[in-house]
Amino acid sequence: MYIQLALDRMTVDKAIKITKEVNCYIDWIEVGTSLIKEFGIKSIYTIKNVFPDKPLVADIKTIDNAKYECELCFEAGADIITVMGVAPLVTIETCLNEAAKRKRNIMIDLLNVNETTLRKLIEYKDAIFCAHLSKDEQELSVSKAEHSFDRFNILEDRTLAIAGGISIDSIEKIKPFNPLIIIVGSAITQAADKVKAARELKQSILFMED
Ligand SMILES: O=C([C@H](O)CO)[C@H](O)[C@H](O)COP(=O)(O)O
Repeated sequence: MYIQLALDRMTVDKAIKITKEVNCYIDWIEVGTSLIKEFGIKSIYTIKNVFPDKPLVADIKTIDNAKYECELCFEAGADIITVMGVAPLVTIETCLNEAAKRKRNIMIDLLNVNETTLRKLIEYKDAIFCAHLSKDEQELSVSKAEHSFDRFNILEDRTLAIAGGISIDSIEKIKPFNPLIIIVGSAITQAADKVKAARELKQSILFMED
């Protein structure tokens, strides 16, 4: 199981500083939506240049204008871009094609996707699927303890990522879904001791996989 470090709601310099500190405990880097919105596509380019060997996910959350947004992100150095599962299928297929042309990949964010759509999306066998509890739901409505990823069971033979308030306390709960990637933002980036938080998370994953 890989840890994708989500870098959100901070400056690019701070994102680089935190990533350097926890680099040995994380596997993939996510340039968060908030960084892309606040600092632009340049944030992808800058971060990829500092960490050229780590897979970089640009969390652009494309919902339209797929070719243009894919070109921007892939040319800036992204290995994977995110597209919203609620987008028109033509948008998702364009992202898949743009990624395939460059031997890169896409992550389909399943935020607010209903079961009918989910069943259509499953056909995209090469994509990574991200079961996601949104920031707004985490902070304003749904309790993390009550939130269930059960409806994503039908994705069992697809590559799965899980995101949204993931911390060391979530590991047991998400283990049955066997995700390839867990996306962790604030549990590391907002921790008083970020290195300790990242180390403990990595150790608990390694322990679980033993
Ligand atoms: O995708 C994200 C969210 O929508 C904000 O853009 C975050 O990267 C994701 O939720 C991980 O962050 P945490 O929830 O802080 O772990």
